Amino acid sequence: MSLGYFSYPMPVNEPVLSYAPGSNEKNALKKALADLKKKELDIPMYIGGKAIKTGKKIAIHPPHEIAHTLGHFHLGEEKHVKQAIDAALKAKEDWAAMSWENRAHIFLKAADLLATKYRYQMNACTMLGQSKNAYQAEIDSACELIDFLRFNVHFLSEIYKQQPISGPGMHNRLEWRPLEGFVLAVTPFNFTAIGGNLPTSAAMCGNVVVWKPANTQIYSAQIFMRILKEAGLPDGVINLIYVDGPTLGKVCFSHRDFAGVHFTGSTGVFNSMWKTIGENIPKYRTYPRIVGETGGKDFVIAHKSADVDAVVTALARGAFEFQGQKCSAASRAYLPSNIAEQVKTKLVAAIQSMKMGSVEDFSNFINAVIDEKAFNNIARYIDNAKKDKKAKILVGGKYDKKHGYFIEPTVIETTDPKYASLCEEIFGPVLTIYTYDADEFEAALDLVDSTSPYALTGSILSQDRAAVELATNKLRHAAGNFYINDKPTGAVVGQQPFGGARASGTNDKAGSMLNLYRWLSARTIKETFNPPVSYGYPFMQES
Ligand SMILES: NC(=O)c1ccc[n+]([C@@H]2O[C@H](COP(=O)([O-])OP(=O)(O)OC[C@H]3O[C@@H](n4cnc5c(N)ncnc54)[C@H](O)[C@@H]3O)[C@@H](O)[C@H]2O)c1
Ligand SMILES: N[C@@H](CCC=O)C(=O)O
Repeated sequence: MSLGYFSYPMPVNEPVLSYAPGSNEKNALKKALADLKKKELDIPMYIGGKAIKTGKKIAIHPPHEIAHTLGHFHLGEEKHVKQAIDAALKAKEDWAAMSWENRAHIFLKAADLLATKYRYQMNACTMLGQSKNAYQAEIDSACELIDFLRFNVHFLSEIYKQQPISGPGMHNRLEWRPLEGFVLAVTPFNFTAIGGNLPTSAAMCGNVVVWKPANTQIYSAQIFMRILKEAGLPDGVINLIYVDGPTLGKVCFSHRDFAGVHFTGSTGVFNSMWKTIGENIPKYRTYPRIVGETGGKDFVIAHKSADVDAVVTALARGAFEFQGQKCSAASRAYLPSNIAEQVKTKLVAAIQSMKMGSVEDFSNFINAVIDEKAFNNIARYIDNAKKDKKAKILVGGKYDKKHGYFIEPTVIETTDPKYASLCEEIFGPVLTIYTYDADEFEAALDLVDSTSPYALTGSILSQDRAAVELATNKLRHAAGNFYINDKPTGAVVGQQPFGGARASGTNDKAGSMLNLYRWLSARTIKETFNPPVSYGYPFMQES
């Protein structure tokens, strides 16, 4: 029961801590890293609030130090997917009936726990488990996840306020119901914040959720689950399971109560999910919501008027932060012939100054890529470029997996505007450069628009306003997040709602009101105060 309209104003973004030398936060984070390194965690699944251990233990190693074991997670099987769905459906009625303010406060409390008590432990888990440096972990597993929780509470409050008008003698209202059934959240390795946001955004709306993270993100996912429990999330509202993708899909996508999937990951996996769901439509109680944010082949195009240092920085940070493993990472650059040589020279120098190694040494800008499969895939693109006459390696190109999955930040230059590494998502520290005739800017924009099937992020760097306008118009559908004089990464919740279209997903803009609508199913209720008591129209009283 709610006895008032309670207010959840727009929050401010969580401040990003600097981890400067000698700072309290740096000391606290170093301690959290050391503490985690001293123990091996035994990580259960969480089904109906219970910790489930199957005994099938899978080891977790830091990608940058594969000889070290951080702990083990307990692998589940088909019966655990069924148990998770049953636990979710059992929790559904009470959760959906809970007043909004009580639901909201669980997520606001989780945000506060994350911002204070668990901040360093969470960042340390992300650093060790996903090989993210301190700054990248801070903007992901602390700030972005805290922002997702706080801003979504505000956005949902604004949605609940949206109501229709009422004519005389009646009242109309919209009830923002949760979906009928359970929501499946399937999350990627690269952002702890995305892992936390996909299940909680749906749950906040009154839904119950089965959450399956990538195996390579379980080390940080488990701590978020423990935070939610400590914040008071009732048992069964979010059920965290570790199973392989096909097993998950087999059970969830053939279940009558499957109400929607909240996915972030590769385009291929999303396409296969969509196909299976389509084939199973007659089995479901209701049409499921299918929300997926998928791959990218994100561009930077510089105009001949661009500031050289701004282009170099946009590329160095945009392409290589977190080893290029952001769906938003710059992976193709189009340089005008008048400044191309200057940009390349400065970019090579910047990259040569980047240190690579363990996350425990805070001076390392580059750490390891996530696992051996990713390492081998990225190395294949580099090897092909080494062999190919149409390409050459400008800088980097070496890789080594003896101690960890290390790949040097690499720039490929090609003379072929349709070269494979300009078209395909690599998801690693590889940037491909193509130089265009500085006087053919409009043709270069057409090339950017037509080279890859993706449309996630992109940047234009220019000091010429007409060129900015032309690029903004011609590239309207080439990116869901378009940046002017900036790198194409680093969207902030509440500031740059995030997502792309074409092969990059359904563009439901994580961290915005648009996303939350997908987890709600409105019911319109009209109440008439003085109902008519005869069926005739006034004109029928005379012939
Ligand atoms: N657009 C965005 O907002 C965004 C954000 C982050 C990552 N990404 C994309 O994610 C990808 C990298 O992440 P990843 O390597 O974890 O992606 P992935 O597609 O390999 O895995 C994503 C999730 O899907 C699961 N999965 C894999 N196969 C499955 C199957 N057959 N059925 C059901 N689930 C299955 C994985 O276990 C994981 O939990 C890149 O393509 C990147 O561009 C996109
Ligand atoms: N929101 C992040 C990207 C998330 C995808 O991996 C950014 O804007 O860089």
